[in-house]
Amino acid sequence: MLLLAAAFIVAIVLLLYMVSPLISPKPLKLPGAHVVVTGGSSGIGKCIAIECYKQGAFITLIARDENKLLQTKKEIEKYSVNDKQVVLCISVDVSKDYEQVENVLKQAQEKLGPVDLLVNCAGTSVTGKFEDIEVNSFERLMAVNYLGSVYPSRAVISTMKERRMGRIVFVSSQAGQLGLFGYTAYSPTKFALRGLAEALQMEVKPYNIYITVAYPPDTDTPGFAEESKTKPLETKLISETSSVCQAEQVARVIVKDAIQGNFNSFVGSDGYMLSILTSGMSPVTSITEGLQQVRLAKVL
Ligand SMILES: NC(=O)C1=CN([C@@H]2O[C@H](COP(=O)(O)OP(=O)(O)OC[C@H]3O[C@@H](n4cnc5c(N)ncnc54)[C@H](OP(=O)(O)O)[C@@H]3O)[C@@H](O)[C@H]2O)C=CC1
Ligand SMILES: CCCCCCCCCCCCCCCC(=O)[C@@H](N)CO
Repeated sequence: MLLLAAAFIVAIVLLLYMVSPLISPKPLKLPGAHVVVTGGSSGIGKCIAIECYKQGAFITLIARDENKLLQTKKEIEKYSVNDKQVVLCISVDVSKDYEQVENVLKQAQEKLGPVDLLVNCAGTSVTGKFEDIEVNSFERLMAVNYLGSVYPSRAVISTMKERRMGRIVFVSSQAGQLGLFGYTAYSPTKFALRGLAEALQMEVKPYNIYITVAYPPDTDTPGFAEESKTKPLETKLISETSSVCQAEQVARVIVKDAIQGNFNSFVGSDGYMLSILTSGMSPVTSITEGLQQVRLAKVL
């Protein structure tokens, strides 16, 4: 009897494994692809751009500061793998005016072709106790981190649907998986990205478009250094329970997950545990991911 039950379970698992390639998307081919990275002039975004460029992609960098953009362009171009590759720089604030964002993306697409992968990485943070954070920071962070991801995505989605292909990445944060002391202005903006991503994924999956939400831990970047200057002690102590990552490592993971079309993207063992603990009803991209959530959620 026991043997029969065991055989039954093995058969089910084998069956699930057999059908799993049917539900996971075909990997995106980066050579020759047009990749747009907002926040591509610094930190994680810059490393994502470099990673894609090394794999043969054409890059559009979007950020505000033109000098930083040009400097980054030069840095990226050192990694070219063929002489056709282009790095295009666009200076625009992704959070202010939708029309403007739509326009610059139209220009970029005229030059480098339709966007195959959009990485929404532009973002910023403010930490402090709720009562100490300036009231206008709440609005500013929501504008940059949330609307600044809505606008570029909204501007490319119709073409992606027409072409029946495309990938969009939203760079959330571990602070978008759980609320933490000091992050009352920042965390909600990163939670919002997950809501957007889940809803959008449901809409665009029939069009072969795949969404990835990345939840990086603290990562050694200019933005992180800036944040650390005013971070409350409590926040520092809590954050130290999770390690500080290198931007190159985080970027590699995000690019890999975007290529594979994985919905959840996390780094390291605490990233793994957090993703299981906070999986909720967000889409799974493989049978194993679903099984692991069911098996491990209670234990963790
Ligand atoms: N570093 C970390 O510890 C973690 C970071 N993240 C998230 O990853 C993303 C990147 O972080 P990180 O690399 O540290 O950031 P950086 O501060 O190093 O870089 C931010 C980038 O975004 C651009 N940017 C900022 N605001 C705007 C805007 N309004 N319009 C257009 N571009 C803008 C900046 O250029 P410019 O100022 O010239 O516009 C820059 O290129 C952020 O969304 C952040 O929240 C998530 C988890 C951990
Ligand atoms: C069982 C699971 C245990 C896991 C423990 C996890 C503890 C959480 C630490 C979270 C650190 C905060 C990251 C915010 C990063 C960020 O977005 C800013 N640095 C942006 O600049």
